[in-house]
Amino acid sequence: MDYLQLRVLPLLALLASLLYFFYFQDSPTLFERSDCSLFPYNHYWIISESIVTPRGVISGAVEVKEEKIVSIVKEEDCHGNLKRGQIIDYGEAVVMPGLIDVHAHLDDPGRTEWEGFPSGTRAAAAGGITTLIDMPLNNLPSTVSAETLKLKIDAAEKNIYVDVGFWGGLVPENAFDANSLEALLSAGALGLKSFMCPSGINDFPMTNSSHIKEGLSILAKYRRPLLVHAEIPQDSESYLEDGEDDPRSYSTYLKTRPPSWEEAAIRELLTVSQDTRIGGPAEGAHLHVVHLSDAGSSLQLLKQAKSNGDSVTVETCPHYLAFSAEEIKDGDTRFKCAPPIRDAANKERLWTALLEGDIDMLSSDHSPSVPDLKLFDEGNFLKAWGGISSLQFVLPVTWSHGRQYGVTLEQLALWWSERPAKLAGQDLKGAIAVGNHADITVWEPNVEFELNNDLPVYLKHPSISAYMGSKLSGKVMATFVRGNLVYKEGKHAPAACGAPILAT
Ligand SMILES: NC(=O)NC(NC(N)=O)C(=O)[O-]
Ligand SMILES: [Zn+2]
Ligand SMILES: [Zn+2]
Repeated sequence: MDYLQLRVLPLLALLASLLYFFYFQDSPTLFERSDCSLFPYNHYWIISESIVTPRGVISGAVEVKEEKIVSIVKEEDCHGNLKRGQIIDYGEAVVMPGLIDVHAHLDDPGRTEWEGFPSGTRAAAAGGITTLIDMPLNNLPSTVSAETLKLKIDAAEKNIYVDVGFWGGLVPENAFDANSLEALLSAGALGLKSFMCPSGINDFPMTNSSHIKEGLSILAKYRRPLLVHAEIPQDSESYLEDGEDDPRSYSTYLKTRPPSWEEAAIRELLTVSQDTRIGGPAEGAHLHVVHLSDAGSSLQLLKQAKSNGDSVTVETCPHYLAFSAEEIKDGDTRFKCAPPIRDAANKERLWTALLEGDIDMLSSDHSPSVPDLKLFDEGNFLKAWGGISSLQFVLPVTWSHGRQYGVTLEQLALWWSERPAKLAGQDLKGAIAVGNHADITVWEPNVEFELNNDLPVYLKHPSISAYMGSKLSGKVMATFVRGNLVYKEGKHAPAACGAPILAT
């Protein structure tokens, strides 16, 4: 060994240990964390000129430590103070609270050929969704008891890339069985969901207002909500004339599920929602109408209930805001859903209701199936399986269409994060605020892209999505779940480190 080597080796060793110290000092759990996150630090700053907070959009930085947001600093107050830590500078891209989708069907366990937790939550992460609440039906068996909820929790373990909570089912079988409902709620269901029309799923029969009344009285004790699919069939056969209506035409399907179905259900619901008023027998419970499509009488009735003091909210979905019945091509059963997509005038009224605050929030109602059930060859709207597949696209869809109506970033955060968090009882989620989970999505509002086969779509069956073929603006760059960078520009973290969310 010559003189030079003797001098250089210790120097190199010193350099290596210094590098090690500076690189790893912030991340003692680097090795486990590196599988959960594409950015292996547990203390860092996210910088952007457009950070959406409950106090407005600011230019500045969000400090993330472990799972939480520990500080938020405006640019003018930074003074170069951030140099000490790791920094991710997103420039002009929007930094927004991650979306919380309170209505998704991931069909796990039992019908994973339809979707499943791995593909569904990867699609969610790629779409900026950091939490989703899974519906109790389309999985097999349906989630209607503590035992069946346990099956869901087991199926989710190590298979979810975002946080996932679970609604339980309110069905005739458990509605009058307080012990069974209480066991389901004690096991962690965030609330209950029921149908006022056939759900299409054998082990998820429909409920009437007596079942719903019972359900609300139990939910009151737990202060959790009941979500209702509000349609009551009104003698549908009479809408179609023998041989006159082409089942390949969307207008035929539309005739079979008129707005009067939604109206009848909501009218019925209002007879029990009054129980949720302060001082009422179900005070503490809450009634949430899912996927409202009718912007007419149904909406007026809901407004009335709210003004009477009933604890009621309502969601609509991007497909009712993006599409209109007139545009749906013959045989294109990708667009079949219930309640149906109505005409363009109704769509306009839904936007008005959303902007004026009469619709409280948005959800995907991502409800896929296998392509075979969509009967694409036949194109029969009356026979095809219903449900829109959308999970990965809801943010760009809402933004692309909402822009024309002057939708703001704050409104997006309200409809997609803040209010859904409240519905699901998630106090630490739904806003970029100190102390909250670092659930964040970063996206570029002005970047346009086409939903074609070149785009990585993580849904199990991209071909059944009604959005394929459309052009959207608003591209998701990165998604953080409790501080883990779970998705970045077409890449997911290797491990599925989303957490199951159980009510306590
Ligand atoms: N069984 C279902 O998934 N139903 C869903 N289907 C839709 N929306 O077409 C729903 O939420 O009602
Ligand atoms: Zn429904
Ligand atoms: Zn649904």
